[in-house]
This record gives sequence, structure tokens and C-alpha cells, in this order.
Amino acid sequence: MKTKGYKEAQAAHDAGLPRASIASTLIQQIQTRYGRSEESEDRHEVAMNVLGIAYAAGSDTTSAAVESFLVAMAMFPGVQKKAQDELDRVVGPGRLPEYEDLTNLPYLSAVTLEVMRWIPVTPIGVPHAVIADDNYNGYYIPKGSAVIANQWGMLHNPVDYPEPELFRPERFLGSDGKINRTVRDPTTIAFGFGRRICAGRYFSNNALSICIASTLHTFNIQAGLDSSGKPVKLTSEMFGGLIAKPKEVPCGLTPRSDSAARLVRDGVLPYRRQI
Ligand code: HEM
Repeated sequence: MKTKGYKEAQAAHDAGLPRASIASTLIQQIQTRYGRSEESEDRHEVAMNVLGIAYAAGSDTTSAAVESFLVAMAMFPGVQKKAQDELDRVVGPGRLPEYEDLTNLPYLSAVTLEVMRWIPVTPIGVPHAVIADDNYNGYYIPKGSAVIANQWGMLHNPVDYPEPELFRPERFLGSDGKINRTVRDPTTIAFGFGRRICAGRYFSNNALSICIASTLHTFNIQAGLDSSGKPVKLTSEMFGGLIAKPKEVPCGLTPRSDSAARLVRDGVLPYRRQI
């Protein structure tokens, strides 16, 4: 997991055929700055380790969030339509959304927040150890105890999120249509806590937001049909332990229009050529 991707990126770079990736960018920067020196070997080792950790911690988690997003869109078509209407208004049919668009897409931002809340990717978080005796709400917690944060419970607390089982992005919007900062931000819970808080949380938020925006801009999302031609029944049920994934993921994605299909083809083509 750690070496394969990085070595491939290095080989592609050495052959003069670099593929667009974070590894490629780092390899290019290290070679420009350090040439083929001993320092360069150390820098490559560090880059390979960092990217290996990012891949291990970031791929299953982010793809679980994308799967939950697809379930939510198929189960709550009204939300899907509202987000698509906003994208049509702000981005228009001629191009894919860009990172710069995100600040002008409050409903889409609310959808992303609701994805992180509705089916938390790590429902019981990652255990932490208490480094000193502590008291919390009358409970004595001795040094060395393992503490497990009930992220699911916090993100489904009806005091902060009324009717928590519903996928309702509007809960994050104020009467002015902008994100209401007084509503508890689920990303302050879903990525863990303290000094071991998720190191990839900003990267992940950006990647998830642009993925959600691009998918909604170009596809209609439905449950799809099973092998006997009946619509697949979707629920918010999950399987898994540390990382929760929906049991059933929608397979009914259709391009919203011919121009949307063209945008997807044109967007993917340069990367296909590199494979
Ligand atoms: C939806 C996506 C993600 C979720 C829900 C998530 C969640 C978490 C959680 C709950 C932790 C443990 C925090 C704690 O101990 O309290 C964690 C740790 C970590 N995450 Fe993420 N993560 C996601 C994506 C990513 C991505 C994309 C990366 C890298 C690019 C990443 C890198 C890391 C690393 C390196 C740690 C360990 C931090 C440490 O122990 O100091 N994560 N993540």
C-alpha cells in the first residue's frame, strides 16, 4: 500500500509521462529542489510515507461518505432536485463545478454537512486513552482508561439536530439561505477530537464537496433495479465496524442531459489517456 503507487508515479515521471496526482507533484518538486542527492532520497521516503498514510486513512473513509451521499440522494429526491437547481443557476450547463464555485453554493454545502452527519463514517470514532485521572459529569475516569466517543449519538442528538433520521440539509441554512453558523457543525464531531483529530479533514471536505457537486451537476441518481428488474429498496442501514458503509448503494445513475454526458466524457478523457 505504501510503496506501489509512489514507485509507479516515480517510474512514470522518469519516463516523461507523469500522471496528474499529488505524488507526481511532490516527485517533481523534490527533483527540482534536491536533484539526485542523498537529501532527495530522504525526501522521497518522507513523501512516500505521508502519501501511504493518507491513502490508508483517506480512501475507505471518503468512499464510504460518497456511498452515503448516493443513498441520500436516491432516498430524498427533493433534496437532489434543489441541489441541482442551485448548480444550474450558479454553474450553468456548459462546465463542471470548480472549487471556487463552492462558496456560492450554500445548499450544496449544507448537503455535504448533512452527508457527514446522517451516516457518520466512523460512528464510534477512534478510542483515546486518558493520560491523567479525570472527572466528567460525576464519573471518575482513571488514568489509562480507553474512552470511546459516541459520534453517532452526538450527530443524531435531536437537541442539536431535530428529527435526526431525516436527511434534511435545510437544518444548516439560515433564513437568508446561507449556512447558519449557530447550528452545530458536524465536521467538528465526524473527524474526531483533540490532538489526534483527522489530519485529512480539510482535504477530505474539499474532495467530498467537489465530488458531490460534480456528480449532482451531471447525473440523476436513483436506486436502480435489482436482477429481477425491481427497484432496489434503499435504507440508511449500514454494515462494518470502525468504518460504516451503507448496505445497499444506488446503481441507477443517468446523465442529466447530452451536454452533461459530454462534460463527464471530456472531464475523464485526459486521465483515461494517462492510464
Ligand atoms: C470522510 C472522510 C474521513 C473521515 C470521516 C475521517 C475520520 C477520522 C477520524 C475519526 C480519525 C481519528 C481521530 C481521533 O483520534 O479522534 C481520523 C484520523 C486520521 N485521518 Fe481521517 N477521516 C477522513 C478522511 C481522511 C483523509 C482524506 C485523510 C488523508 C488525506 C485522513 C487522514 C487521517 C490521518 C493521518 C489520521 C490520524 C491522525 C493522528 O492520529 O494524528 N483522513 N480520521
